[in-house]
Amino acid sequence: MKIAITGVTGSIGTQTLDVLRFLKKKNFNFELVGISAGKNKNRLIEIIKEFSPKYASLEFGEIEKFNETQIFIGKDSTIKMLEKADPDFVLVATGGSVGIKHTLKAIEIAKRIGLANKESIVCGGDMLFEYAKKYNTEIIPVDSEHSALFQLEKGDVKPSKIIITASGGALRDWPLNKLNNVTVKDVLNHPVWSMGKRITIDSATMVNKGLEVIEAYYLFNLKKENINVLINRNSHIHAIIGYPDGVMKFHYGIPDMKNPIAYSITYPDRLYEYKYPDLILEPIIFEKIDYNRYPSLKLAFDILGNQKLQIVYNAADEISVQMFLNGEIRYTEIYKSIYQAIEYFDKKRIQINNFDDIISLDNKVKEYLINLYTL
Ligand SMILES: NC(=O)C1=CN([C@@H]2O[C@H](COP(=O)(O)OP(=O)(O)OC[C@H]3O[C@@H](n4cnc5c(N)ncnc54)[C@H](OP(=O)(O)O)[C@@H]3O)[C@@H](O)[C@H]2O)C=CC1
Ligand SMILES: CC(=O)[C@@H](O)[C@H](O)COP(=O)(O)O
Ligand SMILES: [Mn+2]
Repeated sequence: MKIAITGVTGSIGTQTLDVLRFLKKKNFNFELVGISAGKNKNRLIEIIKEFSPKYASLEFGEIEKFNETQIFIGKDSTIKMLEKADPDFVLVATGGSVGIKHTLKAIEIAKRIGLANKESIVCGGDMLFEYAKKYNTEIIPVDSEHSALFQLEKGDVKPSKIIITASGGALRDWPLNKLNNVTVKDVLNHPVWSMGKRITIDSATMVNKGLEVIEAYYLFNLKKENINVLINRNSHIHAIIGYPDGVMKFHYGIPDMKNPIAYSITYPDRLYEYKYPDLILEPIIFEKIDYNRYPSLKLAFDILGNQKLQIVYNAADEISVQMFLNGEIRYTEIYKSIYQAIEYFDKKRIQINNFDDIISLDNKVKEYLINLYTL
């Protein structure tokens, strides 16, 4: 199996390399033919040294040819790398809506993609799955809750209810009147997972869960009323599927992204190995969502199914999180910005007929919010 990884220098990319090291020891037959990065040149070189992929790419920065690896540089270099590498499987681990084009190219050239880039589903909606059908490419979700749902639904009737869980994020026990002054460091201190900065902040606001509700809606072709969210603080329950006969199936495991990553590569086999959780020390406890604390999640349910507003929701969050990380806005202004962008663009007559329209709207939303805060 020829494998390529986009966003190889990030959290998911790094864990994908861990999985490949493990699979290599299990004599799983693969070749890492292509890797892509954004701006982390030194990390990319380290990976090239260890794995000697035929092709690599770096979107931002300069890098010479390295050993036998041909390296593409600059705009759309990830796309060029994928075209040359011609992999059978692509793990799309790019962060942000910039990953949409990576997903589309991966769909065009590979037989299967492990899709971590949830933005592709949130913004692409049904268009993305129609595109995958046109190219006869399998999409296996890597997002932990959606991998869990994918694993649970196999071999059974259509679920009448799904539940995805949330940890509650780093600020889950902070008094609401203190949220206005939290620091970036406070928000990045996730109680369970070690992830990239944006998704960690999205976990605290529950924009991540909002994105995941949208992701589940399209991935599993669900009705809004059949999608539920509960807090499971230790993130040992990743998802639950309920059936009309009242039976519920739980996906329970130690929080570890290497499981969904490995599963997307080896499905239908399970080759990854890990220890069992301690059922005594790790009790199964759920809590309801407090929409006062997490208004972003309520907003996601309100726009669910409206592709234009889903694109706005994601883009507004992406740029607002960046502005929060830059110290330009407060934590509580992330939600306000998303809400304001949705209010503004909801009134605009914008048609989404193709993927270029998605990217164009994504850019417009980001420009709108940057102007709002800089002018
Ligand atoms: N981390 C996690 O546990 C989970 C992540 N996900 C999803 O997976 C995706 C990646 O998340 P995560 O790994 O946390 O993010 P990170 O921020 O850790 O990594 C993002 C990756 O994307 C690369 N990248 C950014 N911009 C570009 C670009 N223009 N061209 C090429 N590469 C680019 C970065 O490169 P560089 O660093 O070199 O700039 C980096 O390798 C997201 O969609 C996220 O929602 C889903 C579930 C869990
Ligand atoms: C590991 C993973 O899938 C992340 O999406 C995780 O779920 C984020 O934490 P929250 O569940 O708190 O959003
Ligand atoms: Mn998730």
